[in-house]
Amino acid sequence: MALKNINPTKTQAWEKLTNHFNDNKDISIKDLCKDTNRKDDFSLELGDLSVDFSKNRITEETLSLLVELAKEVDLKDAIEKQFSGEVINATEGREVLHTALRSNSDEAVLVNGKNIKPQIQTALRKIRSFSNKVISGKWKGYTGKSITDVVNIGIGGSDLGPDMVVESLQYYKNQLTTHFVSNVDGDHVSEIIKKLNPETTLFVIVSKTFTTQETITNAETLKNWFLKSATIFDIPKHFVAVSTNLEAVDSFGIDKANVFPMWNWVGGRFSLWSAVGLSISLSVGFDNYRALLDGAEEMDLHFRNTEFENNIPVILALLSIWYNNFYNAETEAVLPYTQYLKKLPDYLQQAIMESNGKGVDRNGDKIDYQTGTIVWGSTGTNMQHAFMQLVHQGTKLIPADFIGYKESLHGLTDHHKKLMANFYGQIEALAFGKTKEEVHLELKFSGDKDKIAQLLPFKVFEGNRPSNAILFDKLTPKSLGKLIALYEHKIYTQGIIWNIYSYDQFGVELGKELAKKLLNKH
Ligand SMILES: O=P(O)(O)OC[C@H]1O[C@](O)(CO)[C@@H](O)[C@@H]1O
Repeated sequence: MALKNINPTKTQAWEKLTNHFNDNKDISIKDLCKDTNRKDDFSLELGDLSVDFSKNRITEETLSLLVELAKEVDLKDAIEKQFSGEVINATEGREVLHTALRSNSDEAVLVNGKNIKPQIQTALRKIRSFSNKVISGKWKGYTGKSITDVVNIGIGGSDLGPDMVVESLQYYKNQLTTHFVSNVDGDHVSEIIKKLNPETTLFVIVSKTFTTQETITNAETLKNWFLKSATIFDIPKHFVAVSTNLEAVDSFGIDKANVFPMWNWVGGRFSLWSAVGLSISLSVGFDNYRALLDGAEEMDLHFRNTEFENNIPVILALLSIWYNNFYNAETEAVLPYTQYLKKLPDYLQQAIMESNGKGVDRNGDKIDYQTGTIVWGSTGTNMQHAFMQLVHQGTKLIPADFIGYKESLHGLTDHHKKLMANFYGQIEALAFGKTKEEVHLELKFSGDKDKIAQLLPFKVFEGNRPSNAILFDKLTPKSLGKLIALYEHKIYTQGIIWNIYSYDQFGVELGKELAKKLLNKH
């Protein structure tokens, strides 16, 4: 059965939310936070994760109306349809089953009447055995040497996910050096080639379709470079592929035994949980890779089974809709307070903007309300010295997710204390600002009255800028899996409420076609 087709703006909840918004336009986060129970009332926990969303322009009533909206569009039904393998990606005629990839349960998930769980297990065993061989040095290159470098060749979902996770889990990395080539710009591949030795490099070509121009161009360039020192008979020792297109993989010259499966029921930007994550497993070992999947599964179970009032991805999705559709906030910032997550904003840009950047509804009609948010961000504290001026005092409303960790990985407690003081300091500054009176009091001590009057307006912080504090105990493969899955489910929840299809991406096609035409002309 297809997903329901309900225009959110025609629901009763939307009307109530509009009235509620008009009645509460002047709501102040500072005033709301005077309630000493607010933090408890507006926080949720899931094991090592806590989400404090008390510093938002919401009351209990806002929340219950937003939840009413989720119920009225029958989000529950949509969640069940996704998990149970219905064809919810209707425009491409596909199931959407990245959740099955990380499931440890015996529950069968049927695609065309066939349980897909056994093939997932087979693929995982293949990833494990291959990773173990490469990491242990048993897998030898064409001159008998062990592998030292892994090059992931892919783009979009076949690059951003693995690249972000490998970067984020650097602390858990083994001796292999992992590189990512994505851009068709030859400078990218050239700089990577400089670092490689053909005798000890493993190339992982990741392309669901195996037709993507950038990936195939980079793969051919790397193969030609490899063949300057080796022969075609050496290719099986150095090239493996992850793809659904077995024919194209074969004609590239890759041994059948070296092909890892991909499936049509996994979308590119949700594919790091499949063999697309092979370079993650190679980089941090299979056990850590499995832990990443387990963390995601914990979030899946929470998302599927928890009532909306206490459902973390649902609440974050609803808050985002509140600002996007009622406050007209166009962008959202993602601000991880760990250098390890520096690639998270880039990854989320594809996940969120390729999914929810849609202008027609599930009926095919042009939409007259706002959908996908613009996502951007960077790591704290660096960004405090870059773009945060605009977030604090600019003219735009930019809801922000602060992501932090209670414990530092390297045990540099002095650094961590300072880092987290900044984390909370920023949240507080955004929410509560600094009043004229406070500034005045501060300047009073400088003694110069003219100077006080002159500087006052520039030093005032209006505050009332919303943010969420997403806090984990520690950055581990498991907690990272949980965080990524949290955003995945937030994306789907928003897509359902906006009545769009989140799992296709026709918008990237036109430019590709035109580039091809132009290429053929010259
Ligand atoms: O894995 P493939 O088929 O090379 O596609 C790469 C990427 O291209 C897109 O289709 C469009 O950018 C993404 O959705 C996908 O992740």
